[in-house]
Amino acid sequence: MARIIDGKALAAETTGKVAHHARDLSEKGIVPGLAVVLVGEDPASQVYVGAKSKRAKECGFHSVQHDLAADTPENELLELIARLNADPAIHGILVQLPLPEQIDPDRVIQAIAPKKDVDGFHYMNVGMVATGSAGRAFVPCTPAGAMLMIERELGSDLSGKNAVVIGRSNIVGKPMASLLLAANATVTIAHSRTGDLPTLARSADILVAAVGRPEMVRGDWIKPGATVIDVGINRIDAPERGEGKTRLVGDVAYAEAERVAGAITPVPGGVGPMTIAMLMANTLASACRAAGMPAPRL
Ligand SMILES: Nc1nc2c(c(=O)[nH]1)N[C@@H](CN(C=O)c1ccc(C(=O)N[C@@H](CCC(=O)O)C(=O)O)cc1)CN2
Repeated sequence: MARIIDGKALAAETTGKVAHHARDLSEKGIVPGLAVVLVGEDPASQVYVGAKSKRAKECGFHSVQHDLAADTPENELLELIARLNADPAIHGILVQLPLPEQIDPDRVIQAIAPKKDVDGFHYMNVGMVATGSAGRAFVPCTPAGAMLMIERELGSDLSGKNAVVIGRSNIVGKPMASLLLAANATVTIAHSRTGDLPTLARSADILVAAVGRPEMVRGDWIKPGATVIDVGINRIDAPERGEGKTRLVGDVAYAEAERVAGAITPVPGGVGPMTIAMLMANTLASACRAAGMPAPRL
């Protein structure tokens, strides 16, 4: 049976280290500040934003949350971002996605000052990660968390390892591939138009699934002993739990995969919790950089 890579435990450890460094910083008069912005009432987004604000307070950060109505015009959101860009008490700005349809997410993301873009979605940060300068950039939180899990499992030099990333999103698939490449893995990005995905997946020593399709990756797609990182969070019907009940599953058929893989992340409790932990790490790094200090290695 595969080792389970416990995202909850690693997230708690990482957040603990962030809180420790934040205490040291506050003794120097620097308090990391995080502003999270939610537009609308999407229930999942409300939960994630609430968790981010709460975790920031637990880390000892200055934490502010802006809840805007679902019909907020784009220019109002852009004005808020301009105010947060200019606020010296704020080191990190995050606008929760998805946004309502009257707002262009790209225009909003590009309006955030790159040095406060703790989500790592601004072109400047995307470019630095893509060119192998992740140390100076903000790495998007989900791939950063997945990478920390891989590092813990396999070490930081992935020379000789084949990595297959299934999914080519800007937020997960592409940055994940850049990070694996920077760690010397041989990387292939697969997607919906890839031919014979099971055979390609079976070549992977490291298999990252980020497609958003429940349990698409089956046990016989996995190379024995591979490290499997499941980024998918899919809510599916669970009639066995009662009428109208649902449950969360990843992009990997976990019960099949854990019999073949060497190590695997569960869903829930895998990559998901790491997303918020890495947001705290990015906010701490931003406060350190603003004070002319190097970001601590966590
Ligand atoms: N501005 C951003 N928007 C979104 C991001 C992001 O990184 N920045 N990512 C996702 C949502 N997300 C954080 O925002 C997120 C998703 C899931 C989890 C998590 O811990 N999931 C749990 C299960 C939670 C549940 O029961 O539903 C798990 O996997 O164990 C944390 C954060 C989209 N938007």
